[in-house]
Amino acid sequence: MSFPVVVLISGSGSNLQALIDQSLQGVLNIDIRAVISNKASAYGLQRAEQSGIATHALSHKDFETREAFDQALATVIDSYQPKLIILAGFMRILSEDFTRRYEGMMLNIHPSLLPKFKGLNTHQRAIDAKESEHGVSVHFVSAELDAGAVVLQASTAIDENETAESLANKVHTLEHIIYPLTVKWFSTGRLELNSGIAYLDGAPLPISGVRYQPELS
Ligand SMILES: Nc1nc2c(c(=O)[nH]1)N[C@@H](CN(C=O)c1ccc(C(=O)N[C@@H](CCC(=O)O)C(=O)O)cc1)CN2
Ligand SMILES: NCC(=O)N[C@@H]1O[C@H](COP(=O)([O-])[O-])[C@@H](O)[C@H]1O
Repeated sequence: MSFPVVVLISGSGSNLQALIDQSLQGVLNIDIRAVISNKASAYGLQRAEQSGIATHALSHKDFETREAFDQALATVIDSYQPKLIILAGFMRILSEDFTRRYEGMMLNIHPSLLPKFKGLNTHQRAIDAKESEHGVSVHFVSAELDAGAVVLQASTAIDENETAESLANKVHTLEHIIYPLTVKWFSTGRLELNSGIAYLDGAPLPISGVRYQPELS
């Protein structure tokens, strides 16, 4: 029995593609029931359609308030009865009611080593801050932005003459490894959130989660 999920996107959908590919390869036993985007132009919607996955474009611009958009989004999500909601480049801040509704069953991937560089434009900010390393974090979603329990992080060096584009490419490669792994942990019952703390195989994770190593499975 495969594990029902819904994926929320706003853009290219390369993380969605990694999940689709690993599902098709049998690495991930998930059923991606729908892909929902707040931007109709998101290429990720085409990726989903090419894989026969249901898609919805729900523009936040069509709603008076953030809460009204979130309520409409929740109605679409609930129609698929997912056990996990995966934010994969979803670029809308979600309301407190929405995050509480799905607490413990909603993951996000953020392009920084949280708690560093919450928010946007993380690659350039890390370069400007002369960081020696940068990376990506998968975390449970909480009402406070990019502050939910971190599950898994992966890092890369920031080289001399690094640009935001070159760094983003390195981070994307890491994302396509750690997001499917995190989804596998959740879909097989190894990962859960309890009172704001992430647990893997029953053990509480450190504040920065697990640091990815190739032998991790
Ligand atoms: N309540 C929460 N909502 C969201 C979280 C979260 O942790 N808690 N994670 C984000 C994802 N994200 C970074 O990982 C993020 C997405 C969007 C923004 C943002 O400033 N959005 C603006 C619009 C920006 C745009 O449209 O380009 C906004 O919503 O007004 C910051 C961080 C997903 N939501
Ligand atoms: N704050 C959220 C955020 O910036 N998320 C980032 O959006 C990109 C989506 O790429 P994709 O559409 O190719 O998966 C990813 O790099 C992800 O970390």
